[in-house]
Amino acid sequence: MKINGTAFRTIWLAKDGIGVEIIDQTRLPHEFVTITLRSMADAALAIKDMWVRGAPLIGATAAYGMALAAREDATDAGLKRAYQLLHATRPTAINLKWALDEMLAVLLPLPETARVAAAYGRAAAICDEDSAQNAALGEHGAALIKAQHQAKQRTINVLTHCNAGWLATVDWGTALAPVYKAFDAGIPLHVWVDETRPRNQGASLTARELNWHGVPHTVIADNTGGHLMQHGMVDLCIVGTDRTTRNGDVCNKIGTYLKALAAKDNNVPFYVGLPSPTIDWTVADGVKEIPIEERSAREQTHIFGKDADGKVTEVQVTPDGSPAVNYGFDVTPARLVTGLITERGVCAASYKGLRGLFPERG
Ligand SMILES: CSC[C@H]1O[C@H](OP(=O)(O)O)[C@H](O)[C@@H]1O
Repeated sequence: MKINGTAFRTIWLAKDGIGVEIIDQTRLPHEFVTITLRSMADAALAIKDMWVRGAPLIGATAAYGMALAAREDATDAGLKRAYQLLHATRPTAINLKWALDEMLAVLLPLPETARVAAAYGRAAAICDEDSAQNAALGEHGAALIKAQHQAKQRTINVLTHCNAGWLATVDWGTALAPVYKAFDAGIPLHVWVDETRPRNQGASLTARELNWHGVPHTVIADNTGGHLMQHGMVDLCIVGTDRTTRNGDVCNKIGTYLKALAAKDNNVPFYVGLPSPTIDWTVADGVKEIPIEERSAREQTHIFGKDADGKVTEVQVTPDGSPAVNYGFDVTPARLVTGLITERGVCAASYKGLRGLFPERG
């Protein structure tokens, strides 16, 4: 995507062909800072501390983490150790394991002398594949927005949760790819942006993206969506996912399930955008089987913002001594999902639906 006319991806090879450049997303929306990852440990820290986040981008960063690891120790044992360390960074997004499995599948059969070049090659391909998949799902999702516009002949209001835009992927995004494609095609639309407590990725990342692209949007408190749906102010919801099961259960940022319940109660279509590496074919029941990351309570009790002098500071929003808990994700059962928007088209949130688009899987 473009930032003020300059094309950007969220991750790219440094000029020396060794380091890996990323945007430090913990500094957005007020500061644009890039970091060069120079070791496997750098890549692991970038994922764990959420300098990069979003399921596909986590996978892409882990892939390059394996390339950096191969430079450090290209033996089987070295690569397997790197796999374990990178895999341990965050538990929920399946793209992490998918990418690491992809890298080992390419590297282990090769002689050690060939592994570094092959690792950088596969990591770059994973990035290109993600961008292409998201662009394709964007077209399929844009058709849904266009159909709403043809039927209603007015601005279409889309509600989204957290950040599932290009900052969550290598490029284009998942939930926001249809928004960008429809907007660029001239469809009048507006986006309700859930701020998405506690890390506020909606307020700080989705709003930042839409601002850069010129897409009309309004930032709302997470608890506002149901009211908007009751009053006919939401035409469809499109969210992302960190892991979707073979039966169509959708794991996504905490609060997604509540949005889906409100959508069901108000007959608002609820779609999920995902490239196929986000499908976990090994899991049937998302509520029972998907590990939900629990992050630091400090993310709940403190918040970052820009003060009157433009200085970014952290402030405490709870009393000293008040405990807090910070579950990162929840699972929306397939019965609440209208459809899954993938690079191969839109399908029902079901095993039959997914197998129809991906007959070679499952
Ligand atoms: C396209 S994946 C987007 C997905 O990832 C986010 O989680 P996090 O920022 O913690 O990595 C959120 O669940 C988004 O919907």
